[in-house]
Amino acid sequence: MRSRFAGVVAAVGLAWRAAPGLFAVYVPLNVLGAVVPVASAWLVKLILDALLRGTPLYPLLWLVGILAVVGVIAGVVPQVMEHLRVEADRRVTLLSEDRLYGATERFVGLSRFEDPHFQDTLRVAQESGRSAPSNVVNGFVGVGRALVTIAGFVGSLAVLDPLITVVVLAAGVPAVLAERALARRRAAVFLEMSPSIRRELFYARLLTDVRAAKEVRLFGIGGFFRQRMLAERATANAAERRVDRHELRVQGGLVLLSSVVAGGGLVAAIVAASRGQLSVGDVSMFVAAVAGVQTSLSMLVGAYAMASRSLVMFEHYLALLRSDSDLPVAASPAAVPELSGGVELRDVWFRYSPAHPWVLRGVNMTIPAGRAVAIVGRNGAGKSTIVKLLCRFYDPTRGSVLWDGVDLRDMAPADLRARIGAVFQDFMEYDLTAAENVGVGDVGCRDDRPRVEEAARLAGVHKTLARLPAGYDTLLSRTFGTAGSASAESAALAWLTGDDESGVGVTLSTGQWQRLALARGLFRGRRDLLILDEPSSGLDPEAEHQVHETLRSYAAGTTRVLISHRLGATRDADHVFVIEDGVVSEEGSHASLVAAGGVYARLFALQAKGYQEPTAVG
Ligand SMILES: Nc1ncnc2c1ncn2[C@@H]1O[C@H](COP(=O)(O)OP(=O)(O)OP(=O)(O)O)[C@@H](O)[C@H]1O
Repeated sequence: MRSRFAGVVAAVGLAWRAAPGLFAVYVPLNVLGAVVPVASAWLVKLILDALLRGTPLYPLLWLVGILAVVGVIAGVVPQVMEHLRVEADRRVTLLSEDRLYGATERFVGLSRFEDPHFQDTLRVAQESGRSAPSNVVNGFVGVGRALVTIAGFVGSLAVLDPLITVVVLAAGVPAVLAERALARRRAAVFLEMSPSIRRELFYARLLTDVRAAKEVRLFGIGGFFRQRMLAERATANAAERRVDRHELRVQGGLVLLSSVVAGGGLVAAIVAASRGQLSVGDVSMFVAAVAGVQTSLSMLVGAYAMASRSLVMFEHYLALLRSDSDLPVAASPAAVPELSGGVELRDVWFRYSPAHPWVLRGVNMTIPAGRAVAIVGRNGAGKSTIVKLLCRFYDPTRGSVLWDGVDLRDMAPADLRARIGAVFQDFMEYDLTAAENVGVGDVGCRDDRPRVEEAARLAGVHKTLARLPAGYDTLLSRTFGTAGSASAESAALAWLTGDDESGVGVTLSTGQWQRLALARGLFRGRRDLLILDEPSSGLDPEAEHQVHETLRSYAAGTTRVLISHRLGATRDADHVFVIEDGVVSEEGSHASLVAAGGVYARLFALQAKGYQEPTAVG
């Protein structure tokens, strides 16, 4: 109950902060809108009674004039309110989305994003963040408005017949309770269906994703994915259908109840009028009051249902906003000094969660400042996991990672990351211009074109980018049209008629994208620690050679960690670590490891042999 109240306060606070002026007008207008029906019912009663009493025309015309003004207000107020509501909704959505996505940035690690439960909460929060705060506020304003109207009519009815007043009011109680239960049930089903809907979206995206298109067509698995997508939709539909049917039964019963009460009230009023206990004006007031209370009760129930349904959703939004960071952040973090000693993994044990197997089982590794270190090992040995621990995307389950002797957990993650440059194995291909794709490596300097071009040159991709249709300003995307292309409408028309040439997205080859990712890493400038996780896996041999030459001269003196399966690239490292079975199984210089004749020597010999073996022709 307390959390519900806190939810209402939070929604009102958010709405007020987003659009204070609008709400300052919107709420009083609702009160005005609420009293208008009561005022017109009274005016009609007074006019009818005055007519039957034979009141002179002049005072009667006054009443009619006031009734006309009330009628105009009744017509205009809802229009203005609707306009204000829509505008307020826009502003509230803007602020609530800003807060939501601001909150997701506060999760400094990666684990939350890999947690399916978190993904479900996120999806509900994304949906509710758009509309829930406005719906909660509008719902409760609607409830308040209905209550004001009901109070006005109940007061009027009570003057005429207290018993009928009690019956009409009592008939509203089950409706309120039933709608409350329905709202909860609908919200629960929505949450229960969340995983299904997420999977449905996943399959739907696969069917249209350009990256999946090749395999989907070659393997002929479109039908397979479509069936799965439809099965997920059918599951969600079945659950929603059950709720719809239940709602239909409950609401049907409520309508029946309110009709019986309204009919009963009318009969009672006519009987009383025939006995001379009520005037004609009283009967008209009676009819208007019964109808007004019924309408307001159903408005109240509807508004309450909307508010409480949105409140349940909004609580997920609030839970996400208020959830702690996924990694503990030191209250008074230590400064991150320029790396002078080195980075050390000390007896590091790591698994992704208690349900996952151990990946690292006591890794000890020192990366001395200013030296180049290579990490090699089989697929799945844990090399990229070490990179993620160095960037503090996760904390070691046991042991520690030390930066010049200071535990990474004692530092602010943003300060640490500001000292790190990286090219990840699963680098991003941003739907941005070529220049921006490089520039986001150091986002504050993204407009420094000479530096952008210099980084691209170092990564060997300058010529490719310069030759694009709009050079560095070319949008690299298949999702959005090219920069400066026609409007969406005319582009769609051109596509339909087959005349579409402008909307063809420009994109790069895998190796070119990889060079672009490298340029992004280099654009970051000389950071204290440069991490290169398979930076050249997609490059042709010549390009790979060039990249490693460039890195050797460009990054000389920078602390470097290189991960590569190509042992030709790692032979220049000052120190090589071999990871096997979760520990460092061998370490030393390339030459000493080859001489030792262990795993590294065997892998190196295998690769070298592969290059030397004569190719059988014919
Ligand atoms: N986010 C994750 N959640 C759970 N397990 C993971 C996650 N990322 C990696 N793993 C597991 O951790 C192990 C080590 O993965 P990692 O990516 O570090 O290996 P790697 O040595 O870099 O492999 P490769 O040479 O193939 O790139 C693998 O068994 C992998 O399945």
